Amino acid sequence: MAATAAELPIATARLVLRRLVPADAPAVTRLVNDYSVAGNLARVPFPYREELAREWIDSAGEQIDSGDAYHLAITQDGALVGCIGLTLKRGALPELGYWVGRKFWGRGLAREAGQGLLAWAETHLGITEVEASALSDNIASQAVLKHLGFVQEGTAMQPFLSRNRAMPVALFRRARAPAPPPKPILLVVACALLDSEGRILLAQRPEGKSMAGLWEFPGGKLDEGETPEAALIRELREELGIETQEACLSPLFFASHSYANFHLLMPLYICRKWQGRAVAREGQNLAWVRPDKLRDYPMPPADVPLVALLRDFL
Ligand SMILES: Nc1nc2c([nH]c(=O)n2[C@@H]2O[C@H](COP(=O)(O)OP(=O)(O)OP(=O)(O)O)[C@@H](O)[C@H]2O)c(=O)[nH]1
Repeated sequence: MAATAAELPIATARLVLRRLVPADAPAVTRLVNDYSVAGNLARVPFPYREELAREWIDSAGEQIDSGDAYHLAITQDGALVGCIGLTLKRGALPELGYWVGRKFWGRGLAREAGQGLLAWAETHLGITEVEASALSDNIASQAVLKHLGFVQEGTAMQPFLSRNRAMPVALFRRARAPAPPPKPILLVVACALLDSEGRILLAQRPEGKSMAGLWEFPGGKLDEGETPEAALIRELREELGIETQEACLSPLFFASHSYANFHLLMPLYICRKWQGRAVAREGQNLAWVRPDKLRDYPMPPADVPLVALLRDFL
């Protein structure tokens, strides 16, 4: 049995989509043996007999077990109101098909069932692209497909058993949801200044900035054309009034973290030698912190792995 069959039935706000059972044959026959339903379906003859319903229900069960197709009963309050299915095809996109009994039309049931089945297929089968077709004059079915995110891609002639002839159909396709736009990568350099007592300098982000109140390593963004080392020397001068040289900066760790609007890439240097006394030149609070106390200072999420590494390293 396909693993996914175990994930059935599918429940939506009003409906339960479940495996068809032999006892459904009379209800399926009653609802499909109606030209307003059968006439819209390519693969059922009209008139439609219960024997065909029984055969179809058997084969639907086998197909679920083999993972070839998922044809399910649409039920509301325990009663069968229609059927919906996804047929997996080699070398082609999976195909969505459905019908709803005439007396249940106009209630948005096909749409709700479609949403449930497509979401289920995405979660359990990894299916995101699906095709479907509807008779060119079946505006209601086309509206359902459009509501489900399908876009019409063309037209074709398709044989309809129920009509004993080929009919024009509109071909639809539901594409994968567009990938979110890539986030810009922001390169920020930061420094763990280590004093003679083994303490690290943290600076508190001032009010009015993003992540205000959190403690961070001194540093900042690179200016155009600047090397990371030159940027760090400049930032330490601007923020803390200290002077250091490239030879005193050693690359240590780096942070790579996705914030909502950008992806931060932040090399962290260590510096043990500088001239001058660090003072807050931009109104920020400063704290010299022993590595085992770093956890007491809330830091931006990007810094959390760095703190663990620093505690182990120092
Ligand atoms: N300097 C520093 N920045 C950090 C750390 N962790 C971290 O997520 N960041 C993020 O990296 C960016 C640093 O840029 P920045 O310091 O040049 O700029 P800012 O946000 O203070 O604003 P600004 O451009 O107005 O000066 C900020 O988005 C900041 O939140 C850290 O430990 N040190």
